[in-house]
Amino acid sequence: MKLVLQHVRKSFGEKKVLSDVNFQFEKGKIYGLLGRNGTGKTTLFNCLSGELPTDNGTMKLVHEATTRNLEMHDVGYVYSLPMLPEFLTGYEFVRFFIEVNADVIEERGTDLDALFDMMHIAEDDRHKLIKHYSHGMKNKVQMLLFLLIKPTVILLDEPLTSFDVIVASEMKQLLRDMKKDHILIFSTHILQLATDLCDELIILNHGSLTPISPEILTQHDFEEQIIELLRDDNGQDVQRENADAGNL
Ligand SMILES: Nc1ncnc2c1ncn2[C@@H]1O[C@H](COP(=O)(O)OP(=O)(O)OP(=O)(O)O)[C@@H](O)[C@H]1O
Repeated sequence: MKLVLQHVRKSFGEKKVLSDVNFQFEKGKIYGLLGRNGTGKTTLFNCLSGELPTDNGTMKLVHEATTRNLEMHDVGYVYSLPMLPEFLTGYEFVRFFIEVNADVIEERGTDLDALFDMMHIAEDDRHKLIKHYSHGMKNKVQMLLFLLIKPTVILLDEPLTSFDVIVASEMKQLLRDMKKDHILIFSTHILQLATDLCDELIILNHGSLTPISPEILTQHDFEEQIIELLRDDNGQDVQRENADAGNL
C-alpha cells in the first residue's frame, strides 16, 4: 500500500503554504516530517485528514493494481492538542467509541482492559474523567483508538513531546510495532527523536517535500547538515512568491 501525493497545493487567501507537494509514502515505514515553525506541517496534516480541502492536486492510495482517492476514514490523526470528551472517563469513552464504530472494528467483544494495559494506562486512571488526564494520557487514549480502527495512514503531530521519558519509550515501541500495518507520518522538532524512530526523514520547505538522503544520517555531522537544510533560505521560493503577492 502506498500513499501518493501529486501536486498538492494549499493557500490561505494570497498566502501560499503548500506550493507543490509530491511524495510517495509506503506502508511499513515511519516518516519523520521536519520543517521550521510555520512551514505548513499542520496544514499538510489537515489536508491529508480531510479537515481542510486542498486547492489542487491528488492524494491517492495505491494497492497493487488498485488506486483510489484517500478518504477521511483512511486517516487517523493524533493532534498535538488532544481533543477528547472531558466529561467521560477514558473507559467510558473507549467503550462508546467501539459502539459507534462497530461496523469498522473487526474484533468482536474487544477486551477493553487489555487495550488499556497495552497503552500502560493504570487501572484507576482508566476510570477517571478525561478532564483530569494529563496531556500525555490523552495522547495515549487517542493512540489506543487506532489500535481499534486501524486506519491505513496515521498522522502524529508532535505527540511524543508531551510524554515523560518512560512513556515516550513505550510509545516509540508501540509505533514500531504498529508500523508494519500502517503508513506513519510523524511531525517533530526534535531531531534526535526523528532519527531514533523514523525510517525516513522528509523536510517541508519551499512549500514542498524533500526526502533527506539516508547517507546524511550516517555522517557524524548529520545534525549540522539537517539544520542547514532547514535554514530560512530554503524557504525563499515560497517567501518570495508570498512577498510578490504582498503578504510578507
Ligand atoms: N486556517 C488558517 N488560516 C490562515 N492561515 C493559516 C491557517 N492555518 C495555517 N495558516 C498559516 O499557514 C502557515 C503554516 O502554518 P502551519 O500551522 O501549517 O505550520 P507548521 O509547520 O505546522 O508550524 P509549527 O511548527 O509552528 O506548528 C502559517 O503561516 C499559518 O499562519
